[in-house]
Amino acid sequence: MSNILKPNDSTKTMQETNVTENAIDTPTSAQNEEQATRTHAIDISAINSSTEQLKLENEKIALEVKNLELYYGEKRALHGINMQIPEKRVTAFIGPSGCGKSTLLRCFNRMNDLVDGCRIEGEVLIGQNNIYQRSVDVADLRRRVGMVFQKPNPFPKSIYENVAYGLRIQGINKKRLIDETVEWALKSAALWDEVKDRLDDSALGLSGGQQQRLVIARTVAVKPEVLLLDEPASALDPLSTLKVEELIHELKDDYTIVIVTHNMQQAARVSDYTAFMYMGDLVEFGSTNELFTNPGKKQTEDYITGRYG
Ligand SMILES: Nc1ncnc2c1ncn2[C@@H]1O[C@H](COP(=O)(O)OP(=O)(O)OP(=O)(O)O)[C@@H](O)[C@H]1O
Repeated sequence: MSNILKPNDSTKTMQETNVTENAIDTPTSAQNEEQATRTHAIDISAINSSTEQLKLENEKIALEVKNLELYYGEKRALHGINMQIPEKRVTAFIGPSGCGKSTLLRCFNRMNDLVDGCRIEGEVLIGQNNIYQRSVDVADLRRRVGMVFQKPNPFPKSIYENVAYGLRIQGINKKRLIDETVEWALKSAALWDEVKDRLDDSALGLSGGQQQRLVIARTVAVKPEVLLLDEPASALDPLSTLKVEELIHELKDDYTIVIVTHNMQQAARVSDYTAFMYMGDLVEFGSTNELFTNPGKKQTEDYITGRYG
């Protein structure tokens, strides 16, 4: 398949990138049918051109999925997934509603264990260890593989105590160490300047975007290896979305990040690798640049050109 569209120069900063959703559904150049069938549903100038050279075989692997099947009762929601998640990169899961993106993400820290009737076959390896082995300490796994959900969920406690929480349940009590970690985590989440003078105020008084960055601070405070983000910006306004996306960009130097997003434009903006899923199958996985500009499968091309989903 030839390149369907070449990315423009994407040396743009994220601020220059249009974050509104309007561009996603309205291909401006789709004035005749021939053009419309070849036009992306997204503005591909947003794709980070640095992903052009990325190859999975050159990456260190943080997490490996082998023959993963997941059933909710009788219903098979994941069909033999095999993939490798590269270390200190951002990997996005895209695909139509119900295709299994969140289900797959939740497999990475065993969140599906909490769902009645859920059964899993296959393996998820971190290093050489299958996280589904009986001997695995699930609380420790969830510290190493942190998760942020769609709706910000701060605890009804102070801003400070939200971030300190994970340290306290690990038995860390030294005030100085907690103070330093709270400051470091809030700085990592690009929230420190906005809250440093009101750390004792309730977290519930923060805006939605600030709450989501607080939850990210709470998650990074315990120094996870992997950050799972399940549509972290979908409940946020465009400015807060931009801040969270910039934060993802900053955090990937230190963390392996996997993000589920409904928003292809967002996947193109923030990720290095993209996985396209459809009805429980992993259809295609590759560098974001390659997947959006030169997809290997017709199903992927149909999805990214807006023909379904
Ligand atoms: N707790 C559950 N019990 C039963 N079925 C579930 C459960 N969670 C998800 N499913 C089903 O599994 C399939 C995959 O759902 P999942 O939420 O992973 O998809 P998704 O791609 O993340 O969707 P969306 O983009 O709408 O969030 C769907 O058919 C869904 O109805």
